[in-house]
Amino acid sequence: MTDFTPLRSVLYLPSSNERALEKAKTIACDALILDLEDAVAPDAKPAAREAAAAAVASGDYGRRTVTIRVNGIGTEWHEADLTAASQAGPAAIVVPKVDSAAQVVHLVDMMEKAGAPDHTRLWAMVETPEAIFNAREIAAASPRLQALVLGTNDLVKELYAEHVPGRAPIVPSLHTVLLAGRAAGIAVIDGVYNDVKDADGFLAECEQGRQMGFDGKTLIHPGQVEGANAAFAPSAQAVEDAEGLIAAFEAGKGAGVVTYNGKMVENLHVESARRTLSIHESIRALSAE
Ligand SMILES: CC(C)(COP(=O)(O)OP(=O)(O)OC[C@H]1O[C@@H](n2cnc3c(N)ncnc32)[C@H](O)[C@@H]1OP(=O)(O)O)[C@@H](O)C(=O)NCCC(=O)NCCSC(=O)C[C@H](O)C(=O)O
Ligand SMILES: [Mg+2]
Repeated sequence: MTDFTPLRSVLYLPSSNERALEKAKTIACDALILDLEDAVAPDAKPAAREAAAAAVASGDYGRRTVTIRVNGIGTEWHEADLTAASQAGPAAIVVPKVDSAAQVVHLVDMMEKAGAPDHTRLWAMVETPEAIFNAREIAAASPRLQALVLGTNDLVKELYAEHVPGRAPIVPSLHTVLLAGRAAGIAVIDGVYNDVKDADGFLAECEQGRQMGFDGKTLIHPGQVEGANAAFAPSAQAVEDAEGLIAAFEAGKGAGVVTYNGKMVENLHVESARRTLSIHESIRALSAE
């Protein structure tokens, strides 16, 4: 067993949207991001801040990892958001447009001064060219940092790039953030897919994200949850292969290398297989709750 927390499906919702806050209690996503930033109009921000804190306090979201996304550093709402979110004590505070390790250290300091409980982690959004260049330092900046979250809309905007199938213009950035997150041993969550009516395009992007190594994907609509949950969970075939591979290696009784289904198996493959089984177990434990 493991303390691995599945983050296959991480659903944003505007904290100003009462209906969405209610609906989210019934959606089978692994995590929620109660947004105070882009999805909330300036006039609605103070009320949204209160609604997000009340949602966290309600305890109505069951096993879902509930987080709050505050407005960015330097905006007029940032400090009040960070203070309110720290006092509300969600599973994590998501901060957009984090550009440097120094900002991470400062954010953690502010969270602690505002009384954030130990269980409230920091998720840093990586969504600017500056952040991509600094991703390695950002990822390693604090033990409070639990995840890097891609902000692919902002990234595409900042690069003057375009959203295209396969995401060639931003693949180097995605890889850079993955490398940074893996080197620091923290989670890395892929960006959103904007076309909520394009199921095929969405599933293709989930598949690409899983193959690249992301832990899960941020989402904007309940209709995207099922696809992400399936894409970022080990398939039945993957679980069967992992079990078979481990059994074949153990049957080798200390041989450094064996074969399974005709393919070479060494200890590193066994480690990957054990990780697959551990993720599978965590997901199974979730569904049993
Ligand atoms: C995109 C939407 C505006 C579409 O909304 P709508 O037209 O209302 O969709 P539906 O009518 O199909 O909704 C069906 C029901 O589902 C509920 N709903 C919809 N979206 C959500 C949600 N995200 N969470 C919870 N519930 C949701 C509706 O209320 C309907 O319920 P019911 O009445 O019972 O039928 C909308 O989906 C939306 O607002 N999505 C989230 C947008 C958001 O949060 N954006 C900010 C994050 S994206 C971003 O900024 C990433 C990053 O920073 C970057 O740079 O990339
Ligand atoms: Mg963004």
